[in-house]
Amino acid sequence: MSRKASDNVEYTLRSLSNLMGEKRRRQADGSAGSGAAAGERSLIAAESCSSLNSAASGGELERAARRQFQQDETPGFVYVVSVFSALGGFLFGYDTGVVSGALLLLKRELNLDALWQELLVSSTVGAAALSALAGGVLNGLCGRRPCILLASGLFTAGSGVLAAARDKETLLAGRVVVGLGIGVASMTVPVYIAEVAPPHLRGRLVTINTLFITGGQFFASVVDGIFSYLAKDGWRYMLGLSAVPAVIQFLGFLFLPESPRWLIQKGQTQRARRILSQMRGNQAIDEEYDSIKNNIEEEEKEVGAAGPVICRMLTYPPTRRALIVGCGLQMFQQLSGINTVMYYSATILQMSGVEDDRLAIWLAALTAFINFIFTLVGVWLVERMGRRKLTLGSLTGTAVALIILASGFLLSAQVSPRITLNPTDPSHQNSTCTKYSYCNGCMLDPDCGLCYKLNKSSVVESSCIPVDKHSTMKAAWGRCSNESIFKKEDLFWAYNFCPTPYSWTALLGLILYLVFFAPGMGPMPWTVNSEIYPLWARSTGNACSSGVNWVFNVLVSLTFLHTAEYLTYYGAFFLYAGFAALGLVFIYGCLPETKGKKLEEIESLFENRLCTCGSAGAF
Ligand SMILES: O[C@H]1[C@H](O)[C@@H](O)[C@H](O)[C@@H](O)[C@H]1O
Repeated sequence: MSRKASDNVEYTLRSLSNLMGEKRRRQADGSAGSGAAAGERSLIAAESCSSLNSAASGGELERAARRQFQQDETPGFVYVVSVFSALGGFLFGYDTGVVSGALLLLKRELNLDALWQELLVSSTVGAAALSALAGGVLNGLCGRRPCILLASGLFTAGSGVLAAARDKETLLAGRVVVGLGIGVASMTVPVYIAEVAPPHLRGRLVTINTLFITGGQFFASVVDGIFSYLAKDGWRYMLGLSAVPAVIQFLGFLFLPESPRWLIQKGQTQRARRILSQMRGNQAIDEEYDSIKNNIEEEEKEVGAAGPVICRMLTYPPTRRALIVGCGLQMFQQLSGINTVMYYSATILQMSGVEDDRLAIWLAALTAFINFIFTLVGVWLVERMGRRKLTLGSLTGTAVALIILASGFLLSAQVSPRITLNPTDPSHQNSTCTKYSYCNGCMLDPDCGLCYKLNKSSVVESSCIPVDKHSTMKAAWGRCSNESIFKKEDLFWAYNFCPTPYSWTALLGLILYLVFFAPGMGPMPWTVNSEIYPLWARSTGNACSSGVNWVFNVLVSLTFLHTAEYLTYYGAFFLYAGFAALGLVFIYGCLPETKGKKLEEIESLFENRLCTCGSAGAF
């Protein structure tokens, strides 16, 4: 490096170092001092290393020093606060995921019919939809911290009730209480994290919440796997275990602070300043504090403070557009069929040749694991690619994967094996099953399954038989009604699928789906919603969009089996692919890039007409 270049570098580093010292001096709060000193120490270390590195250019060194400077500025406290809040995401994932395994045991022990099983699953999601909507008012009035405390209290109470339940009515009550907790947590946690995070880390930290959701779903499936071996009372552990993270979160939040932005809005400026400087360590907070405060005052002048927030949001064009984008993202997330793919994964994997019965539960764990790992990729990508490119890339891949998945089902339906045997029911009961001539009709009927043999890879001696009422793993009568015998005799039982040579296409589609969906379409709707509304509209905006997410979650999961019955499985997945394609057009036109922007700057991205908002992004 020439002498002049190295002088320049040294000068830059020194001025950065001075700047940090100056900022620290200006900072009234003493607690930030130690972090600043550490920051300065490492910067000076970076300085001496840098001047020794003669190969590197001045620009690179300057960037490295800035990076170092930035890293030192974010104290660990922000991460601690984010992880404690994201426990809410973990509980959301755990409690929505654990129920499928618990039901397998519950339906035998408490003799639950299909209606009660359906009630225990959808009551939670329905309650979540209602409480997410109500959570907006609570958030605005009481703040983020009391809402997180309330959610963890509800999770604890709900799991206690579930673990101790003696009858199905108590179980239903417990599931509703847990659902109320999920709704409040799902809308509060992303907002809270976005409000405490520094702009350059905001996307990553909020996305960690979705990582915790998928982590919770994965953990739930492992717990389901382990306790499924405990036929008596296994479900009590499955449902009760979520009390542990809930209590941890509750205790943690007794000591963690309120969002500084909410405090400024409520005029509690001294407290807000103290918390903000705790969150920013060695950084001067004056600029951020002033920008939040000015923004609140300007908003009040511009929009006025009268009338319900939702009416003000709808009549003020930038917030109306943000609301449409936020709700649209959440709607398309659910319309792309994530929860039906997760729900149907065990069958898709079985279709592809996995035959062991117990394996079904572990296969669901594998799917949840892929979802979790690829959400981690999203955490890594969000600050590199930005929200817009990541969402667009993810949804494109999701749509292609859905087409592959649907084609797998289509090909399988086209070569659906013929039914060659028509045995008569020994009890002479009338059943629709024996009327089908092809496996495809038999598999779409939830009461029937296919009993068959394999000759090389072709299906022979096949019959469509009613499924056993207590286990979908065997037939109600006939050759496939005793699992240990039919396995010895080389017979196979297919429930919900047809054995065909194209099953691997569906498996490929499933894996590709999760690989593409999890890093973008999974987390981005939550992340983007946490940042696109101005402070006065943030609670209400997130309440509405989370409500939309839960409502479409119920709609899609409840209608999936009927959709599959009317449109067949490939029809259903082609339909979701169609929704994903519509979502792509919507996101391309309407989603602006919010990466690296201060929360206070984001509103301006929605000042132009809706379908031109997207062009504010760099894509
Ligand atoms: O972002 C999450 C995540 O993708 C979950 O896996 C899914 O179950 C939820 O519905 C969704 O909101």
